[in-house]
Amino acid sequence: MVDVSEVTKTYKAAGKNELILSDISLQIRDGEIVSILGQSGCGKSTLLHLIAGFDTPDEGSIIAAGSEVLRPSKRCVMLFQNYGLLPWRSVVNNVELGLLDEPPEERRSRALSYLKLVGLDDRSNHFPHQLSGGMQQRVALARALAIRPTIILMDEPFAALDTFTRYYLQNELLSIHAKEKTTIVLVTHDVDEAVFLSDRVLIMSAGPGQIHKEIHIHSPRPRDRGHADFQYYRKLILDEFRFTGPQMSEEYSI
Ligand SMILES: Nc1ncnc2c1ncn2[C@@H]1O[C@H](COP(=O)(O)OP(=O)(O)OP(=O)(O)O)[C@@H](O)[C@H]1O
Repeated sequence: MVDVSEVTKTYKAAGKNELILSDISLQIRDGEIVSILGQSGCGKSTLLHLIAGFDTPDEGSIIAAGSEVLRPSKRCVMLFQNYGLLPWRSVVNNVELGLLDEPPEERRSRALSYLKLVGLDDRSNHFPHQLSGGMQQRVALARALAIRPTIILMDEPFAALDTFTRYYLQNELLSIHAKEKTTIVLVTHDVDEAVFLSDRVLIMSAGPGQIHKEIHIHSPRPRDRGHADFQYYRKLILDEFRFTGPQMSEEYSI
């Protein structure tokens, strides 16, 4: 579903070229949930933006949903941490934003059905400021799903939310994924979130960004955060960042 092949990306800042991503290759299968973890500044968002078509690689190629990524496409949509809702449009009008090519009746009924899917059909006429942060992110999720993309890219989608709202939305995302089977690629700083959601976790190293390790999460769903399996994968990932284990004196920020 996603095939990133030998991708390199350099950015110019303060008159200097900086190699951000070097020789990144990865494949993501149809319906998979894959998380990308890595320390701050290692290039996770850059990689996601390239897959979304917001920018192009210097070298290498990216194929998503069957065609080469040269520009943004409705088959591959991005969900941001700050929801990206338009404050002057009602909830249902925000969800309809991605459906402007559809006839008005189809637009409205599809928007309402995805609002129902995220449990917000009773708030369709509210405005974003009348909703909690968790609800606003659910509206953003409904808007992304209503487009019926093949791939959803998520850049720290739940990072701005409190712990319990985050847990709630992670559960909700998995139940929606079980119905819709959309391929999900998620950038996160939250190791628990990565273990809870993912089929596979890709750990990036920095300077320049590269895929350092791939960890398959084999636990069946629903996953219990207190179960030994969960702790096993959590430790496996944290060990990669040296938060646990013998090299604790090294300071890492993820
Ligand atoms: N448009 C740009 N122009 C110049 N440099 C950029 C641009 N976008 C990103 N960078 C640089 O690329 C590097 C990687 O940034 P990126 O946002 O991809 O990292 P990240 O791993 O997502 O970080 P974080 O976890 O803090 O969000 C950083 O050094 C950043 O300053």
